[in-house]
Amino acid sequence: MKMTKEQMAVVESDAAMRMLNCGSGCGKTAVLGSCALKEQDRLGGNGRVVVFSLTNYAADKIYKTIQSHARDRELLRQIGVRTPDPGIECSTIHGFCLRRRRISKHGVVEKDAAEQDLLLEILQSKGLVDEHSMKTILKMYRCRQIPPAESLTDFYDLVPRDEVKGILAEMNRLKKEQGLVTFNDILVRFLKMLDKPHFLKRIQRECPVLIVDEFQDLNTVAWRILKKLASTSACARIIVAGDDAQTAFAYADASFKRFKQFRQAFSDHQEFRLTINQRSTQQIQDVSDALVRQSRYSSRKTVVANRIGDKPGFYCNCSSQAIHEHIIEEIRGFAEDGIPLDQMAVFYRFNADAFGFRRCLSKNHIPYMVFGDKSSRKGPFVRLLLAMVQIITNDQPSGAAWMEVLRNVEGLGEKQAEKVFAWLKHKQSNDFQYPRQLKFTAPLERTLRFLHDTKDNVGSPLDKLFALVDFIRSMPKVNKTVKDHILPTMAKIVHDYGLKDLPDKFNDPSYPLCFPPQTNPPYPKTYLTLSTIHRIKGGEYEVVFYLGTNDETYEDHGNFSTPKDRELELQLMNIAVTRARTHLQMYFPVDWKVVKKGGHASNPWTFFNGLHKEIFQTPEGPNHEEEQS
Ligand SMILES: Nc1ncnc2c1ncn2[C@@H]1O[C@H](COP(=O)(O)OP(=O)(O)OP(=O)(O)O)[C@@H](O)[C@H]1O
Repeated sequence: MKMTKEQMAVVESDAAMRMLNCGSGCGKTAVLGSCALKEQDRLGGNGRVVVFSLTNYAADKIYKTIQSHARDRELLRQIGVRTPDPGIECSTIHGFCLRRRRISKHGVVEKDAAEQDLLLEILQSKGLVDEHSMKTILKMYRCRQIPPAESLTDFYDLVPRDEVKGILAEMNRLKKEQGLVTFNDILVRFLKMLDKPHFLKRIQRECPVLIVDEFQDLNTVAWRILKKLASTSACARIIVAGDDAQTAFAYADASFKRFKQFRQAFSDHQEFRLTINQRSTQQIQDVSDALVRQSRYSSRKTVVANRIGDKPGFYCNCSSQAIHEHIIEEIRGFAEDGIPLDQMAVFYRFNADAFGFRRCLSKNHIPYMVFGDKSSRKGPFVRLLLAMVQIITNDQPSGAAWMEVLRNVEGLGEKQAEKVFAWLKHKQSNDFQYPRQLKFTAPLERTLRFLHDTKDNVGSPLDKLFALVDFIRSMPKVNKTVKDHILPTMAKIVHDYGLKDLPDKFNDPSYPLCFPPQTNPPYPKTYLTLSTIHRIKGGEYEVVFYLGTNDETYEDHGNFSTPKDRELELQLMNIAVTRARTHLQMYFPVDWKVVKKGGHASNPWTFFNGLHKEIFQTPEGPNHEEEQS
């Protein structure tokens, strides 16, 4: 890769504080990757460059970028790095904090939603709010994922003001008592630790250069951590890059305001613009521009693409069925033109929007992978292990997890497994009794006794895990190689990462003890990608289909009820559009009615009102007619 002039300006700059707020596809990650190598080279052995981001996906993306830049001799010559040091730390901000300070005694971190149950308990015990307010509070709390101290101030309308302090104190007491540590706690506690001068100094010495990708996604606490790390240090260098038109995690306290905060916090910073879209064609850029122009929060950016292509397709008057068939036909057409299946992706707003389409793909024998869906990507063995882990670690494991385990028991057919599950669900007492409706068989007895014992035995989760592993080993359905790997692999991962992180490690192909390659992979080598927009943020594909969405789902989520919600939808659509390199097709089914709420039509196609002819081609698609008003 050869850096452009504007990209080189960022890499070569001497400014300690650098900020990029640019449109998508302009090469922000590429520039940060080069900056990381250059800065590490400059540091020599005096400290490490640290790169972090909010999500694992973003951290992985920049890690891969650095690795590929470190192998690109031409690029290294251009940026003036002789011996690249690709061992730069790239992780999520949570990983960054955890690596520097142990936050949880047991090495177990709970999802932020765990606090919700505590909040419910406290509100109920205090009898402070009525049923309706309670539901609203919990919904807000779940959506925001921000620490209670800050989120509760939003509840002043619902909770008596003078009670908020008491609720917080009670919350902290219960958390301490139960040893509950959430992801938010990691950041909050780390920020608190930075108040100690010796700790702050140590981190500043160890990490004199901090690089942040997807800067707009940082929540308030993460931003404060970054600011603090730059304070009182003469040699701190910070480089941030992001796009305020891609604030997809606004519900989790991400904000376009981060750029303004950066300007205010570091008045001597240098700001850069990248104006050439290196990813998409000009026609796709035009669609993105049309969206960003309507944004109330994002700043205007002039971006031009250095490639031209066909106008994107727009279908807004077709039935869902016709859309599915049309996409399948198009996929086949692109494949015939030589575009591999893994360079095509179908995006949607909610998982539920794709169920029908998935059935259609299966019917047409088109292999696909649901991005981020662990169970669809992994073979039966990993699905079984994940189910086991869930049963052991979770007080209320899902029915699907139970069914996964039961289905694997020798001698237990699907029907019997369902009956065992029904019995487990309704089992009231702790006394071990066989469900009467089941035919008594030896494997059944073994299963039931085992389930009963595992559930009630007091033992460490690890003991339970080993017990379950032994049990699974005795099942003939599990293949032999796999059997021999279960125990050592699980033990090693649990030892390294703790039980709660186990599921994530299955997805990490670089983890050395990943499972042996399966001789018959469950999926072919190339497959179509299906994904929600949130998950695919940062990715890119040659061909992108946008599957539209369902008004009722929008209604349920209140997605268009306030201007802020509408803005989020606008930005999400911008993210979906800008993932496409060459071909983009957008579909909005007509069988979903347009609902007016808060003065706005709730169908997202209204974002393009009046722009169809200009920026799209509206080809003879399935049932295509003029757009309905
Ligand atoms: N100078 C360049 N020459 C050729 N290709 C480039 C150059 N800079 C970036 N690219 C390519 O352009 C694409 C987009 O780059 P990158 O992912 O870094 O953009 P981004 O600004 O981070 O995008 P987004 O914000 O949408 O995630 C990548 O495929 C990257 O390899």
